[in-house]
Amino acid sequence: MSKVLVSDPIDQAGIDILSQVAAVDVKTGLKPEELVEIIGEYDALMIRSGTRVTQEIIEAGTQLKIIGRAGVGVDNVDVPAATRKGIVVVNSPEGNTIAAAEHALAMMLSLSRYIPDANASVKRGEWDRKSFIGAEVYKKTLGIVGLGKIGSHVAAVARAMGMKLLAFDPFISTERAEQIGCQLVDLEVLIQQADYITLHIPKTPETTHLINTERLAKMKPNARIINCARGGIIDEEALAVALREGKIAGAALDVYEAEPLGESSLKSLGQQAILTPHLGASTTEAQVNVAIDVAEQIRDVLLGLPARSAVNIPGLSPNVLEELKPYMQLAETLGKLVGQLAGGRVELLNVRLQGELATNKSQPLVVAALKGLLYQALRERVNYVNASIEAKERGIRVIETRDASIKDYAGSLHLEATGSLGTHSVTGALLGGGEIRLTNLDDFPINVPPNQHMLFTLHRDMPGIIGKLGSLLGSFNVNIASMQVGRKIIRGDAVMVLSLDDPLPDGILPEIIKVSGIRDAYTVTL
Ligand SMILES: NC(=O)c1ccc[n+]([C@@H]2O[C@H](COP(=O)([O-])OP(=O)(O)OC[C@H]3O[C@@H](n4cnc5c(N)ncnc54)[C@H](O)[C@@H]3O)[C@@H](O)[C@H]2O)c1
Ligand SMILES: O=C(O)[C@H](O)COP(=O)(O)O
Repeated sequence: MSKVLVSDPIDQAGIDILSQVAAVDVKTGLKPEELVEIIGEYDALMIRSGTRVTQEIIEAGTQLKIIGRAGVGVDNVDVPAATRKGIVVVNSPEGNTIAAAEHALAMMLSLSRYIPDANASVKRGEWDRKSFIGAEVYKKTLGIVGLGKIGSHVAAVARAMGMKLLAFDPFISTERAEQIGCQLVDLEVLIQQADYITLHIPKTPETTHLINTERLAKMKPNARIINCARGGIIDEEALAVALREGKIAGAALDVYEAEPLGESSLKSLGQQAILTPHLGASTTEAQVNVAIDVAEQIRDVLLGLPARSAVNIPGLSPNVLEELKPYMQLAETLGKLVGQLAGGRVELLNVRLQGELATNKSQPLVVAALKGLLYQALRERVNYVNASIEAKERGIRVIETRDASIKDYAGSLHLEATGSLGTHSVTGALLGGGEIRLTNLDDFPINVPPNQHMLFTLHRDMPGIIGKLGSLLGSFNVNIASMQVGRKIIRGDAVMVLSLDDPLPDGILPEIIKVSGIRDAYTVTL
């Protein structure tokens, strides 16, 4: 059974899903060296922002297949190191969007009305109504930096509160910004005109210290800034100075350059600063969402299926993925089969996407076919993340074609591989119930389900040959589960496809080829 380590607190709903397919250990608060020591036992690691998954941890995770981040930001994971090792990294891009947006809005209103300090004063026994004269957000200008999922929701709510919206996001169109009710402007214009600035961007080399001494100096003296995105986008030291000197009116931070926040001049500031301990995603609803979203992906990957929100493989929208999921298994099975028929060193793989699969959306099926093809060489080390890189490094040329006119089945896949045993081809489709059928082998029509142990022969269609082969297998104690002959003409060339209950013992293939009429024989393990 697979093993999953959960190293940050996640909702029980996620643990329940993981437990369907794996033994789950929840061990939070591990030191990095403790994690390095135990990670080798686990097939999957589920985290939030509390665990730093460094290269050292990834190297020690010799069984790791997937790292699941129950949240959005994967800046605490060394994603390139995971990709090099073929480990899928998944996240939950939307599970905590509303929670984070509402936290930013709560911060904006709290800053405006001094709610945290007013609350503390009442609890101290005071009744001070003069020290907490706030400001209204109505008709004020909100500058949103980053108009993605969270930024857009903040915009929608702020607009309803009567705010004027400016946005800076170099990656979205003016039309999209207008749809959301924002005027797209340069960062410098936003900085100078906004009464409130809220950050909703990832932390990248370009966004690190985006808000620095110079930009703080250009803000309005009544400006208030909110960072519920990532620590380090604001230079914390510069911010503390700007607040202390009254260059801006307030700041609310949920995220910090180093977490947990240690010694910091921000802590000695008064009511103009609000600090929360990375609570943006901390709602019951968001924690259930992200735990389910990521646990389902871990479960799928452990079952050999693709993940819907992998950050290090080409993204698939959930709709496309839902349509393709059954075909991924077909593509992988055909890849495994044709790879073994063609022999170890495959140089060329032709993948033809047929019928309704003949669309651009089906490209992941080519990756799945490669994964199957490389399985014999790489076993569990090959996956959807590294299959294309591994194929390229092995010099396997991949040709992808589409033919919508082939309509024997709704959608079918034809794979042809050239390797050390020559060129072989196989076609497969799905039946109504989603079962896989092999429908053609080396241009001979067949109709068989795949089986773990299979034997294929090329022979002359003539009386007695099936009996002879049956006796030979019987003498080696191999039980035949099913057998089918595919031929184009009576008494011409034909293929025999046998599903076996046991693997073929060593040394039997040369004996099979000696049977009169059999030209070649191949054994395959799926
Ligand atoms: N505090 C929390 O607990 C919490 C919770 C959820 C998300 N987050 C963080 O919030 C941030 C936003 O998340 P999201 O889900 O909205 O992401 P998103 O990917 O939907 O949106 C990010 C937006 O930033 C824009 N962007 C990228 N680089 C930029 C740059 N240099 N200047 C301006 N815009 C830029 C992108 O075009 C995109 O529109 C992320 O950093 C995420 O990690 C924090
Ligand atoms: O990127 C995120 O999803 C947020 O920062 C939430 O982090 P958390 O899961 O540690 O609360």
